[in-house]
Amino acid sequence: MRREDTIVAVATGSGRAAIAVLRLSGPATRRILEVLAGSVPQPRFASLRAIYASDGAVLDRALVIFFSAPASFTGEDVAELHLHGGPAVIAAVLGRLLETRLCRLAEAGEFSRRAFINGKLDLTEAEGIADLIDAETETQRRQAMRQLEGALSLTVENWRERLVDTMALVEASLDFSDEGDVPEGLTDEAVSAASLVGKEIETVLNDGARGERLRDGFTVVIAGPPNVGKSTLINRIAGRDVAIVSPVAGTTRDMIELHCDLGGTPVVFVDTAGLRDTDDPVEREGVVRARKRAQAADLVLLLFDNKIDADTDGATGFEAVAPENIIMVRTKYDLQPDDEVIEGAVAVSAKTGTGIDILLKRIEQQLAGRSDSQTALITRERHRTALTDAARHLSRVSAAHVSTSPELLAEDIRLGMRALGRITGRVDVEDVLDRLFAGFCIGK
Ligand SMILES: Nc1nc2c(c(=O)[nH]1)N(C=O)[C@@H](CNc1ccc(C(=O)N[C@@H](CCC(=O)O)C(=O)O)cc1)CN2
Ligand SMILES: Nc1nc2c(ncn2[C@@H]2O[C@H](COP(=O)(O)OP(=O)(O)OP(=O)(O)O)[C@@H](O)[C@H]2O)c(=O)[nH]1
Ligand SMILES: [Mg+2]
Repeated sequence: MRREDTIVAVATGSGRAAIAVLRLSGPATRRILEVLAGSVPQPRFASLRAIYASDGAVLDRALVIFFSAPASFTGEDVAELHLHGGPAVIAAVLGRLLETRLCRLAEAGEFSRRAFINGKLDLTEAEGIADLIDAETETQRRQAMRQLEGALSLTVENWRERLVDTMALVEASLDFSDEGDVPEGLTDEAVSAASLVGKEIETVLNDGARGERLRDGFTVVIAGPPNVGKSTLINRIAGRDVAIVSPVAGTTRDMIELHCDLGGTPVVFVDTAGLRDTDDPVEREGVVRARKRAQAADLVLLLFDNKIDADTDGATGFEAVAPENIIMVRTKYDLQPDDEVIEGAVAVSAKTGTGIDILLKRIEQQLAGRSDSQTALITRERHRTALTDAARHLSRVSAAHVSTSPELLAEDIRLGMRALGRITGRVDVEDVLDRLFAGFCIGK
């Protein structure tokens, strides 16, 4: 990475708004402010400045804030130009900035990457920022905020420090053993301290993947035979036309996703192709995908529009889905309101709206049991992989034959520490940086 570069990006959203913020970071920031805004404002105070074109014309009258290194988000000199939010204003000022050749456009995540490199954030805190920006529900926001405040990194640091202390004990006994006199007590103490850390890691790992689930959202697949009203139901839940509805069986082929907030729980509803045997190759592919998606879902809404459906082919292909993850939904209830509804099923009419609230409540309750609206420490696969590694090395510690091989004991503890260090970015950083920061939005 070219760290001497000064970077610029639009930090605010893409829709039209009253104000748009351009953010600059890097060594040329002061020079750029002198050129565009006349001089460098007093650090950390908002000043109203004209922003000048090369011919001296005023491009905008903006609030300018300067942050002097290292007291800034990135740790470098940073400036913010709070412009009027019109697209032509943004384009003109951005054009002017690039024209000076003193800066270039930032890459995705480059501001946060610099903050990490300059020690302003560790990796889990950077991930917390990314998740906070992506958070769509209150529970997701809470989890991201906890991460940003260091919930995981403090826990991991505590484990790592305890292992460092343990290493000191092991090293001491290695020294003693050179002198042909191993004090048993020291290594016993080391083994039990390291195993205790291992056990604590295992407890954190044993969270039912709650954190990842909450971050990604729960998938609720709407499945069932053709024409039962799957697409009509997703439209009703969305409150708008997201899927095509028609009286022709086999209308939906591609899956349609709808992101929703059910009482703080993030849910992705998926409308799928009606399940049936068919000669149409496109529809058949749709059916294959629908089954696959349903099998991987957190919850399946299995729709049927009369009793015969429910008793016969409705549930075929769902053997792999645990029964508690299926909600039977009797559709088109407005047509036959006098029908007896099979036990456990929810009766709805997507046309009139009857029963929809009850269905949504039922979904929320089923998922709430799993998300617990309890946020978790592990929010990404990356964390889980590293912690699993650490726990594996530490589980060997307890089994190690202390008296015969204190060197192996030391090695297992060292590997455990190393795995923990990967989480915060203390070690093995380069390989994760590109992947991690590429997932950020431009301007972050
Ligand atoms: N206008 C604006 N709002 C924003 C941000 C921003 O960059 N600009 N943020 C961007 O993410 C968030 C706030 N995060 C920030 C984090 C650190 C510093 C900062 O200047 N840190 C210095 C000084 C700390 C202090 O004085 O307490 C430092 O860490 O040394 C600024 C913003 C959300 N709101
Ligand atoms: N009366 C009534 N008609 C409905 C209801 N829901 C759906 N329909 C009708 O049933 C037909 C099929 O609806 P869709 O939503 O397209 O059914 P689908 O399950 O998505 O069908 P495929 O995509 O072909 O699998 C349409 O003509 C809808 O207007 C309902 O609650 N009441
Ligand atoms: Mg459909």
